[in-house]
Amino acid sequence: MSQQPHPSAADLRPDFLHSFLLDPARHSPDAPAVVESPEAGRTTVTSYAELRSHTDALAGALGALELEPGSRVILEADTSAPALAMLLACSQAGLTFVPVSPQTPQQRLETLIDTVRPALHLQAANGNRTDVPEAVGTGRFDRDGLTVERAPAHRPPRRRTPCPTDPAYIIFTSGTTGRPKGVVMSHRAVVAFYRGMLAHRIAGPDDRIASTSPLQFDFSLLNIGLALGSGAAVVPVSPQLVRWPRHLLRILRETGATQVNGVPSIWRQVLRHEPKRLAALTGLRGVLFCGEEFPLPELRRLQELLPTARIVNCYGATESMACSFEDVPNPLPEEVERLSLGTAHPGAEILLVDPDGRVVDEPDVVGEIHLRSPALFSGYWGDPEATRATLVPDPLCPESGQYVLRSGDLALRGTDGGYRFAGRVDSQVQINGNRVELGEVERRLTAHPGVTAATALPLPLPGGGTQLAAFVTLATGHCLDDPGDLWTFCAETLPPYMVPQEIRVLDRLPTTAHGKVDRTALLAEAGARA
Ligand SMILES: Nc1ncnc2c1ncn2[C@@H]1O[C@H](COS(=O)(=O)NC(=O)C[C@H](N)c2cccc(Br)c2)[C@@H](O)[C@H]1O
Repeated sequence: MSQQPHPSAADLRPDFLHSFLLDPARHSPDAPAVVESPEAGRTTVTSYAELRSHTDALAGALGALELEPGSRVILEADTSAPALAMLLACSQAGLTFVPVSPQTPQQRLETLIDTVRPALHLQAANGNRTDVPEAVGTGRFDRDGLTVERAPAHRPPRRRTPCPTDPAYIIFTSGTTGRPKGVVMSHRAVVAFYRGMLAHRIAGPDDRIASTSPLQFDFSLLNIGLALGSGAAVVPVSPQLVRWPRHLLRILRETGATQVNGVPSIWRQVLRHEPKRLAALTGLRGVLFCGEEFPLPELRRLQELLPTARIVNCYGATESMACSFEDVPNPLPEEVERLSLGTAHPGAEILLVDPDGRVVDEPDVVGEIHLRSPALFSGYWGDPEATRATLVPDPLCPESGQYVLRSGDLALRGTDGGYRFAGRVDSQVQINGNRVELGEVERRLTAHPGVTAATALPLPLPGGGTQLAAFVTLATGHCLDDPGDLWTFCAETLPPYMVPQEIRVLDRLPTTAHGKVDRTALLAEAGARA
């Protein structure tokens, strides 16, 4: 009797993004892959089989342009079924996609085009981008296919066979310092990350996962991989609608979303204005957040409203997509002050390294997170110097030629073995000669019963020197009789130089395009120039 071949032919296929994500289509062609509800009462479902046929048709149209494998394609769109098919089609056609949001300012788009020199700029059929530089081909796509408006310049294609080490995509980070950097992620790295993430069994085939991040933020690519890799459905939520609680909750209700993935700030307005409508979404059984720390008062409030939901804290940087997934105990015990990041996903390892380059082994000692992983980025596009500063020799065995990701994040390992985020290396600021960990000031402020979120910042003073300032949002119906209360509250536990000299109450904290607290905007708000 012939032995069944182990493993199956599908398992032996090379690890490309499109083959990994469309595999479930083989087992469940009729299952929903994308569920969209752009407006009230209208819900569109795209099955795996339809997604695969859209992808094949678009890949055929791209193939007809005879672009050299590895050519870059700017993909300007919000997450949608056509955009997902276009992204998979680029992968299938051996092209590297560069996702950008339709809200990207023209100047930034041109900088990005100048950097990656794309062959093609593609946008949704209803996209508003008009003046794309002449050197770049242009086109539009929708459910029915691709329309090329300006053919890409013909370059004699060098014979290149697509390999899993080729760049699948390039994501530009806002970059806390200076010029945005293009993070190059290979097919092999992305698929390795997806495998590590799926080992946590966060979703299953009957899940519908709401993705609330812009396509240009790799969090959206995590959501696509989590959904399609689990045979579940993606529920795209436009970044324009996320900020309106009633729109967000309507979409979740009408699509039957079972899980919502997003940065912590997407919950702020919902918790403040629509707690009852949120609690009524009894189908919601999962929340995954990443990108920054979730202020604990808000997290506790979310848990009160969704007492049975599984809440996952996902930590990581774009340079490895992410690296850890840890369930948050629901309810979160009162005494907890720092959330656990857990440990790296299967197949990866977090190391803590002290300023002298030694690996920290003892618990409760802070070190800089260095990540060993098969999901590391290939480098920053056209920036070997920044790459060398981030992909550094393995501190455990520099001779091995192995590189690890130097994250810029500080953490300590708890006695339970889980890592605790302890701020950024660059968030250790000097305030008049004293070293201040901004996260510690923020944690004290959010421990005040009336405060829901807080951000602390070094404020440059006009006459020179630096002042510690803090910006807080208050719980609904809570007003501070006297901001001095907060000052006194901080002074009870923090040394004088860590008590913010200035505390401002805001209705809402400004956020970046990715939904993170926008510190630059806060500095401007405080009238100081960064
Ligand atoms: N869960 C946390 N607790 C605390 N601090 C976090 C967490 N997740 C991040 N961060 C911070 O954000 C930095 C990174 O920023 S980033 O490069 O823009 N990428 C991101 O934020 C998103 C990140 N790529 C990501 C995370 C999860 C899934 C996917 Br898919 C992508 C990290 O270095 C951390 O400083």
